[in-house]
Amino acid sequence: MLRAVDERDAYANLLLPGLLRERGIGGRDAAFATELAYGTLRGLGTYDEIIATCSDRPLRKMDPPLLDALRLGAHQLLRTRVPAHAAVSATVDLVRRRVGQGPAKFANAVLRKIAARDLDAWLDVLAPDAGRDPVGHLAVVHSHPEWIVSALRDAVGAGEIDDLLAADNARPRVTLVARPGLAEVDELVAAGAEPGEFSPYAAYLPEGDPGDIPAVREGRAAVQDEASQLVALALARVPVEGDDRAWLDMCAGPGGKAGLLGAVAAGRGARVLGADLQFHRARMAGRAARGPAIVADGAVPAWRAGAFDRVIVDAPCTGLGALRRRPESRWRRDPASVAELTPVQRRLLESGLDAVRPGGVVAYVTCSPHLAETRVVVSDVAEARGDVEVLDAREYLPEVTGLGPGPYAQFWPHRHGTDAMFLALLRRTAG
Ligand SMILES: C[S@@+](CC[C@H](N)C(=O)[O-])C[C@H]1O[C@@H](n2cnc3c(N)ncnc32)[C@H](O)[C@@H]1O
Repeated sequence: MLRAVDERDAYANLLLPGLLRERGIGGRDAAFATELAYGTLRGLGTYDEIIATCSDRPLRKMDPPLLDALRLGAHQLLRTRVPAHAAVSATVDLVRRRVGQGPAKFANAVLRKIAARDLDAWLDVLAPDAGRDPVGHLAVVHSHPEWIVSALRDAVGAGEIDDLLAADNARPRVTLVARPGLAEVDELVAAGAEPGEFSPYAAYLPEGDPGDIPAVREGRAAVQDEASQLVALALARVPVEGDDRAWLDMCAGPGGKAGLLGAVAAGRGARVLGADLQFHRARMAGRAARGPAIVADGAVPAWRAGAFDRVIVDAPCTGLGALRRRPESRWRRDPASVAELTPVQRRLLESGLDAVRPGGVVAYVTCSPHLAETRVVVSDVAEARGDVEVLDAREYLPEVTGLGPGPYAQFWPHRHGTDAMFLALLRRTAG
């Protein structure tokens, strides 16, 4: 998996389940393999610093499979309970088989040096001084690129950045949604889940494969982060006068929020139209929402202006709020991705406001807390138009505290155990 992520930009969370199945790895072995793979990818920034110190060769001159094996070995030595001799010999064997005899000797020497200290001792030696270079310090200690540390610190504040970065490195719990009218939380609890803390439709699955649960297999329930559930529910909770039957999910694929909104809408005699730029994503959204879905560029509307009563714009974003789930993504993005995405986000929000009738509501959502993708987009667009009332999104999430200063709602992994989803609720006024 490490090689696939490096060589062909594979997504770990999409690739790993197939690899485990193909090799017949299940149960505790699968959990261990997942922890090794994800942990190595998350910790890569820290491990590379340590490997560089223990090697007389610069990392960029190392054969990539050898470097990946060293990272995997470093992870076992520094963050797992695998005995040091086993971590070293398993890694050296791997290098011997996959890379060669000479590199195996080299790996043996590097790993023995790494094993000479525990992680805290290495961090004491290698991390820049926290007083002089706080961002550099956090970047090495929590294995995040410096630009992400800075962006997240701007969003969460200096007081909580340490906890947030630590939460990004913890394994996220598996959360299920019981789609209302189709499944009950009780049904998921009977299958081994525990009721969720915030969303009335959420349940946590402490172990086991969600695909083994009949309601999930049948699409009546699904895997969905609790904050994703709540931002969709908040949109459905805002009172709207008059007609309330036409809802639009403008960036619907693969259908997580559309699935929940579709179920809520069905209970009220309303319908959700799903739209996505990509065909297969639109199709998945239609299936999840049990309703119509079209392939469309949300910024070039395929619908009449003012045609909808509720619109959700779950905009494409950097995903900096979901780093727990996509262990490799922090190393793939760079600040240029923010600059590329924000104009698209603005256009989509503009278009969402055009698509909703006066009196209707738009939810603008990102799974990134980056200020440029969240507050700045919303306030720029709202200020430039004369027909937008910014609602206090927190009022529609009364079961959750700690959502920030408002009027937006910002979830956090370290506070809520969810992804760092951002929600703005905007009512279109007569203008
Ligand atoms: C954050 S994801 C949406 C996740 C989805 N709402 C869910 O809950 O499962 C963003 C989606 O926007 C789609 N997208 C990107 N640009 C778009 C555009 N201009 N118009 C419509 N969809 C777009 C992407 O294909 C992607 O599926």
